[in-house]
Amino acid sequence: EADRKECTQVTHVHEWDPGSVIQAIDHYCRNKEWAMNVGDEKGCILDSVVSEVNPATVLELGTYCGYSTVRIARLLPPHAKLITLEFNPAVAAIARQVIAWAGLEDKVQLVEGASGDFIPRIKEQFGVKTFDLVFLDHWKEYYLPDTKLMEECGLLRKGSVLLADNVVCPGAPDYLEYVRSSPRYESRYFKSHLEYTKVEDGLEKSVFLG
Ligand SMILES: CCNc1ncnc2c1ncn2[C@@H]1O[C@H](/C=C/CNC(=O)c2cc(-c3ccc(F)cc3)cc(O)c2O)[C@@H](O)[C@H]1O
Ligand SMILES: [Mg+2]
Repeated sequence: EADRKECTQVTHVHEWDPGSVIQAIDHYCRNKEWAMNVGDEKGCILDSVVSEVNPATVLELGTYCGYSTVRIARLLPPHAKLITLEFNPAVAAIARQVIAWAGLEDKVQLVEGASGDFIPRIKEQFGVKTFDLVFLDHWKEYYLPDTKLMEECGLLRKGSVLLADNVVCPGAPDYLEYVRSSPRYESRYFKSHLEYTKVEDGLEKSVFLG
């Protein structure tokens, strides 16, 4: 189980390595302008789940500026692949720069488009059979339809892990109800706080049982 050990990061800001990119974004969003990155507190839980799963294939829904993309990709084993979907081209362009600054381009495939259009095409277009880990952080009302779509497209296998951000704030009630009541998932809530605030939020980790 992903434990909640204190996640301390010592990074050297003198070079653009993933840690310094993460630190720079967190510093800016905490002190200058709030933004909807998963952030450092929930980010540590994300880190522990990624490390525990040690995935060869990862799907991220909702790249935004690439903060969580960098957090995940920096922990991936060699040859592991992260596909991240983002349908806003302006935002995708920013994410590409952030991923490049972190030096993680060769681990990340950023695809511009909507999840609903791409999920059915991932198998044949990207040669991925199933995903070991899926990070859901896009529009909250799409968590459930996209999860059902991934099931239907055979993108989940016994043991695939879904990790969903914001299950409390803004909330994804229909998704939570589904993964917590379905016999096909083993679900667990990791209590935390909304990025850069004291408001409660958390991540739901759901293991697909096949
Ligand atoms: C159409 C669904 N498919 C999609 N396919 C691909 N990309 C998608 C999709 N949806 C949205 N996106 C992209 O993902 C990003 C959207 C993320 C939505 N996230 C939130 O709304 C969110 C919102 C909050 C929040 C919390 C409290 C507040 F007071 C205000 C905001 C906190 C978070 O951590 C969040 O993740 C954007 O870049 C958008 O262009
Ligand atoms: Mg989020």
